[in-house]
Amino acid sequence: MSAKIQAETGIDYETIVRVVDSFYVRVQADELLGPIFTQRITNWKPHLQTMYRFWSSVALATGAYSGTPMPKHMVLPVDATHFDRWLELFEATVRDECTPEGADHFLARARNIASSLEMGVASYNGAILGRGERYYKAR
Ligand code: HEM
Repeated sequence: MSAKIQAETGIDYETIVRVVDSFYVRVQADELLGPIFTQRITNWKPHLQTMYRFWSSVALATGAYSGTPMPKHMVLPVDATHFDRWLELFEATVRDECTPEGADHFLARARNIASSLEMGVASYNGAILGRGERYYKAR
């Protein structure tokens, strides 16, 4: 399975390490997202290692990750604006680091997961989203 995806997308473990490293450099420098991460992650090495495993599970179907991202994201002070920025930075990263097929492969998965995490954040905050509806915190 992993070999087939690798052949079709050009994504291998080295690509994943490049994508993750480059993405979190951008995240840390971002005005909107940076503070949310740096207030919660003091030691980046274990986080990056978790993220290599996560993306190798999600993008290459290796089963290397066995965690539960939902409870960690539900409680974050975020809404659709943050998820859009996250996806914007992720898209720029994968377009820089991958083949077009590889970038599309990463992005399709990231968009699905982002949407499900956004739904989790919404319901944690008492909002039930309809199909295609986004979660905006009252401002
Ligand atoms: C609004 C956008 C997002 C923010 C602000 C955010 C923030 C964070 C933070 C602060 C952590 C560390 C949590 C902790 O260790 O307590 C984390 C972990 C993680 N995030 Fe996100 N995240 C976002 C979106 C996403 C998306 C879209 C994905 C997947 C496509 C994702 C995947 C993960 C994973 C896998 C972990 C590690 C969970 C574990 O410890 O097993 N995040 N995120």
